[in-house]
Amino acid sequence: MSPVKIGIIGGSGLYKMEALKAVEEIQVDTPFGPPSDALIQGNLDGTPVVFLARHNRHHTILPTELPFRANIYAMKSLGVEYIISASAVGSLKAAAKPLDMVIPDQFIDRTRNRISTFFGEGIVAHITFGDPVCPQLSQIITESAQSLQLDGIDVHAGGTYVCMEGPAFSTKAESHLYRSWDATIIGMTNLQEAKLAREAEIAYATLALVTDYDCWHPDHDSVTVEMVIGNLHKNAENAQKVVREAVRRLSHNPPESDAHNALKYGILTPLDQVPDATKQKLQCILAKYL
Ligand SMILES: CSC[C@H]1O[C@H](OP(=O)(O)O)[C@H](O)[C@@H]1O
Ligand SMILES: Nc1ncnc2[nH]cnc12
Repeated sequence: MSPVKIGIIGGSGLYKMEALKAVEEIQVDTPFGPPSDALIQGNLDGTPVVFLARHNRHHTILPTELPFRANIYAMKSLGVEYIISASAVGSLKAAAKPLDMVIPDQFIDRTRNRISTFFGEGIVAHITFGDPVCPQLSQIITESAQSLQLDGIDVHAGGTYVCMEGPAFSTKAESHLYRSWDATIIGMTNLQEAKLAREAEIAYATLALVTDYDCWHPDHDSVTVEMVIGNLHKNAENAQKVVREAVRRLSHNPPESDAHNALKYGILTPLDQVPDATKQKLQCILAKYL
């Protein structure tokens, strides 16, 4: 099998890709501990991909507890160059209604104390993050979603994803605050993934699937797990269709992405000053520069 270049991270509701063939479960060990679950390697309509259930296939891991570094490192170690993330989100705009899809192009970080870098321990690096997702991969996802013309579902290209700590949902004051910031959607997981993927020189983009109007909307009840779950099943079906189409397009025409050279000017520490143990630990991320 040729090296896997496309990774899929499935969020709440998307615990497996039904169409994945010839699957092999890979238990990857990383210097950052085990990933959320075994990585499922297989092929989607002939294209090799690797799938990971973000919260574990049994949904056992809180957003705060997610092993973000292990998840991205594991993908990198399998040769992944593009990650498509599928995520459940609340909507902060009337126009993005439940079951709609949003392909965000910005993030606001409202998490606390989450580790969102591979660096430290003798190596300093700073990546550019002004455009936190890969525009080319986002465009492929957007066009894939649009091409399916799913009944009653609007596809919103661009938008700002607020990443909150959770697990409790927002207060109304917070929800209104994020709306005053012109944010589009809210979730609990994608910001750290996007940063770490960039550090690992993996192009990353998100397909966000709206489950609720959070708690700001005067005509809708505040978000509950019951409400989210009510829409998750439909969203998971739609997400699989979009991801499948995106993988097809990506495999025919894998785009150049700035993310693939994100560390070119990012590492400040002369590599001969980096402790061997750190070089060893980050081997699969630094390999091209060592
Ligand atoms: C089940 S509602 C809250 C939960 O769903 C989203 O997860 P994911 O991004 O993995 O789909 C949200 O970020 C929260 O973690
Ligand atoms: N309203 C919401 N807030 C945060 N994460 C969510 N995931 C789904 N709906 C959400």
